[in-house]
Amino acid sequence: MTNKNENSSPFSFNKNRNNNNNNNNKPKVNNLQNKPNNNNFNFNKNNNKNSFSVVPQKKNKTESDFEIDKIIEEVTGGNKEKQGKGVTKTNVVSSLFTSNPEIQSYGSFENKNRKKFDLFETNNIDTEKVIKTFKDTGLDPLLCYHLKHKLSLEKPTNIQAKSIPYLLNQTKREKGFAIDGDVIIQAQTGSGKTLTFLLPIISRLLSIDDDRIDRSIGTLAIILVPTRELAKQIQQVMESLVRLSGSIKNMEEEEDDDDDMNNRQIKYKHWITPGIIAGGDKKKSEKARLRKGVNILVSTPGRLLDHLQNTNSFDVSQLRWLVLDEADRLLELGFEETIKSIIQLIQEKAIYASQEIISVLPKRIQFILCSATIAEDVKKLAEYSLSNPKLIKDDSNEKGKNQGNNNEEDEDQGNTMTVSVPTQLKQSYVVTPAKLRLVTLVTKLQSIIAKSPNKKAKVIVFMSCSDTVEFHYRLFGEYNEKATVLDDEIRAEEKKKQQQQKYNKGGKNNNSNNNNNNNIKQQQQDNSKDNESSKKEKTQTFIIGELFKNTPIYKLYGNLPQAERTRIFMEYSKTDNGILLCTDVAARGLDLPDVNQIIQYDPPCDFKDYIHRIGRTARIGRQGNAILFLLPSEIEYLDIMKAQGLDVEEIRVEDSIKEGLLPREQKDWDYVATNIQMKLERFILSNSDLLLTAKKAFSSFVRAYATHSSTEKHIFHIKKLHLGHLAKCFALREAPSNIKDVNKPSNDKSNGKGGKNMSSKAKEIMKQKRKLLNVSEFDTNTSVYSGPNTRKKRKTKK
Ligand SMILES: Nc1ncnc2c1ncn2[C@@H]1O[C@H](COP(=O)(O)OP(=O)(O)OP(=O)(O)O)[C@@H](O)[C@H]1O
Repeated sequence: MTNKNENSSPFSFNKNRNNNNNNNNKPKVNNLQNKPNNNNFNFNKNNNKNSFSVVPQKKNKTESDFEIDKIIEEVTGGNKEKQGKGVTKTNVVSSLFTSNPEIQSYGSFENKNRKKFDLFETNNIDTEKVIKTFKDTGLDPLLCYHLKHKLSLEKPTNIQAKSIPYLLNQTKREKGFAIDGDVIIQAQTGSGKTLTFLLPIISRLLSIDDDRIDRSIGTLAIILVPTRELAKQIQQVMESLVRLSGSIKNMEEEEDDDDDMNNRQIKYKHWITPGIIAGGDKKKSEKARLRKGVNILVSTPGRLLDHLQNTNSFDVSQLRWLVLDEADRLLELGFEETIKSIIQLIQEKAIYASQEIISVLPKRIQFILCSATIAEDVKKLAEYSLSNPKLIKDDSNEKGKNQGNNNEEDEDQGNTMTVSVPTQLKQSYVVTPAKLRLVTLVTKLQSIIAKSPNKKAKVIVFMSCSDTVEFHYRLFGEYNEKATVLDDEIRAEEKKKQQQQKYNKGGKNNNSNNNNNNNIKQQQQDNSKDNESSKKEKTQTFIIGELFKNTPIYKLYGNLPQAERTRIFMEYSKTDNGILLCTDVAARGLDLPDVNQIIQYDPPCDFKDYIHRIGRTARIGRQGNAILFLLPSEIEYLDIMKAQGLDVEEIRVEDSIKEGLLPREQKDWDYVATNIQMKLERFILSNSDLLLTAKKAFSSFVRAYATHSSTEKHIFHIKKLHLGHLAKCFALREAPSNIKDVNKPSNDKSNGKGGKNMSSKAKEIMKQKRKLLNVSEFDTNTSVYSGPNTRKKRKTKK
């Protein structure tokens, strides 16, 4: 039995195990009787990064997404012998340390020109006056008081100090030419971009001095965001900004020596009503809210377009601002058409009849586009009716890369992609062979928890698709040590019981070769029952398992039911302890307080998302860590990171795994790693439902791998995946045989012969749709593992 006093991971060796095997502190794996041959697991310190290749590839061969199935077939079927080395069809467990590709060290790299960047440093600001406080920006004094005394925000960040005066447009309004040009705001993640655009809007609404205006004036500002979580978050910020009553009272009572304030008769504009329509809610109640009047509205594109087209009482005739937060994401294919239709409709519906009444507002719809990664899209934005857009950037740490481009001209053109990463964010990477990935993740999480104060850690793990998130959530949450322990005593007892039962039924034991599975299968029923009862607890937002002891595990992906999604997001926002497993639905904009570690278990499909993912930590000047997992075949990705001027530290996989083990285990780290893997595999085998989830996850992972952007295709190519080794990431002993039987989007079927007749743009749209299916808001069915039914269908087709 397991020694319960063992003060370590559930995977620790039990040296006192009482059974007949003399060598029982070693994992009992058929072909692991001997110590793994470390020579196969080679860390080559020479820096010749171009020389390695895991699976020989024909370079430069490009194929459309429609050929993925063909490739999968080739990789799984045709080349089974070649690809499947190290994985057999029997229950023999292959070693984690044989047949791995050689890992060459790329080393750590840093950008020597990178300068320390102060978020609040305001001396180099391109404004007419020195800005040290919110008041200096020209914001309404009441709002400034509220920010300081109620929201504890002392001074503006660099990007706020730079943008707010421009967006208030005060000087020009005073001089009588209040033309509000469009604005593009680019600043690093966690630098306060939300307040950058919200504060001037609210301030200008507060300055309307006309009693005839009430909420029935309709929607004056729309903020478009790519996800519902981000919409919810912005709505909360808006609510906190317009809840001014307390501030008014205090401000009136305070004997302030500030003349401006004392002389000002404070009027609270009760009519300013923020609101949200972001799908997932009943349309009827959204319509009712719109009818009453929502003055500042935050919305996701699909739902906004729907209301613009179908809700007569949705009044945008006076609209003055359209903000695209995470603009580059919103302008990607997939959202693009919706955004174009929205712009067209609001421009059609705009009437500025009451212009004189609200003269303090922009004379026409002002577009404000925001993101940490937007510059490269600026040219494209011309298509979106932008008039003479002004690009405002923070003076980030990227001077090394773009030395000398800090002048107005370049800013206005803004055609270069510069990444802006918080200086205090510590980035690292680990190159791990596919077979060791799962163990590396588990030990990494364990070491993070162990090192955190009071063993409380807030970690986000990014994965490529919903099915892989679901699989890991269940594996980590449901893992049960008992299901993996096969002590001789228990085994003998259970065997006796089974034989008894079979003889009683007059049955025959056909599985005499499979000792382990007899025990495991017997536990399947119990586990399945447990699972059913756990599924019933639908209100549960997290799961706590044996694996990470007191650390709750959360999951977030697009096709979770909306109510569950919102609950999870809200709960995880509040907690100071938890592992969030998620897709890129959580990559953009979310301001989850105190996240101290980001793990990119699967690299993002687009480099921009690398920046946004790591940006969930180290926000507003705080410390944070981010680690990227790469396969040996993906090492070229580091060239891209290096070229962007990032500072990244190399962590060797051996060191990473050891960090998660007890000191006494570290000497035998390879055995411990194998033991961990073996137990996870046994656990999966003990639970038929989870086994199916693992297979689904495997298949979806392979399909998601094919959605990497074309510029990175040579690095992340499905042909480079060793599917036999990859199975280990899903605690499977071999690659599922039917992964090519996938549920395809219906359009795929119509072009089943490879979509030869499709234009390249149509192909790109399809690709983006697939990408969205895997990771986004609109993720309705990411399941690409068809399961037994489809398998049957395909057989009959033949
Ligand atoms: N002037 C300020 N002083 C202190 N904290 C601030 C200030 N402005 C904003 N913040 C806080 O900083 C955090 C990050 O802000 P926000 O979410 O707007 O960042 P962002 O730049 O939009 O990030 P991302 O690019 O990830 O969307 C929030 O918690 C916000 O309340």
